[in-house]
Amino acid sequence: MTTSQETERDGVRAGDERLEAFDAGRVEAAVRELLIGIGEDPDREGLRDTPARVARSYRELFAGLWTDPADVLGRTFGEDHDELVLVRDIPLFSMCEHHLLPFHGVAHVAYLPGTDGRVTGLSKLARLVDLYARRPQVQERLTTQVADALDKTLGARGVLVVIDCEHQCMSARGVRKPGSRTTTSAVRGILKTSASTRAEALGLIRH
Ligand SMILES: Nc1nc2c(ncn2[C@@H]2O[C@H](COP(=O)(O)OP(=O)(O)OP(=O)(O)O)[C@@H](O)[C@H]2O)c(=O)[nH]1
Ligand SMILES: [Zn+2]
Repeated sequence: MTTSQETERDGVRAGDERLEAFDAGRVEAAVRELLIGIGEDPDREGLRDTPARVARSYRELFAGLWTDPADVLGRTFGEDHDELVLVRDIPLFSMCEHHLLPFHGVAHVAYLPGTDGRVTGLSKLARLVDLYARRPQVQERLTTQVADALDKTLGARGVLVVIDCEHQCMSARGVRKPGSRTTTSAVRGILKTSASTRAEALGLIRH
């Protein structure tokens, strides 16, 4: 019998064919080339293990590519609560797909349970954010994907996702505006059609 630790790593089940998509050797070779390309010596002591370190790090940072939202939202339980559920200030780390530089900040995820009277575990909302954050991303798509998963996979009656991040591609390079933040939102179902329900959710997020 296998333990859950053996069968699951970074949310990806061993034996899952989606795991095969990650080619560590190829990532290592590319990082070695990259180091040569910037004029470095990949064989000097400090850089010798860097390609393997980056491959391990990318394996973790992009683990969301091999995970399905149904894996996260599959387990629900009956609860007599048909009103708003909000998890605020979920820290998130993602990678901008344009520059492969991090963006990080917080996500606020609110939903109204579906008519079947079932809710998901609170941690699953944070896991869902991680699942989509751990991919090459843009913030708008990340926000949309989290909202759509709750709308379609969980069958929520209403969804509101607000994400607020600082992008290192805007801080460390390029336009160089550290401290500037980007806010995106996605609204579905009742939270879209009912201004008062949406105002209640936004008020709780601001609280
Ligand atoms: N809409 C959106 N844009 C993003 C996101 N992350 C990075 N960007 C932007 O993607 C754009 C890429 O612009 P390009 O002109 O192709 O690349 P660039 O020459 O490196 O652009 P600069 O960053 O302006 O130097 C930049 O304006 C980034 O600020 C994101 O999550 N959403
Ligand atoms: Zn970027």
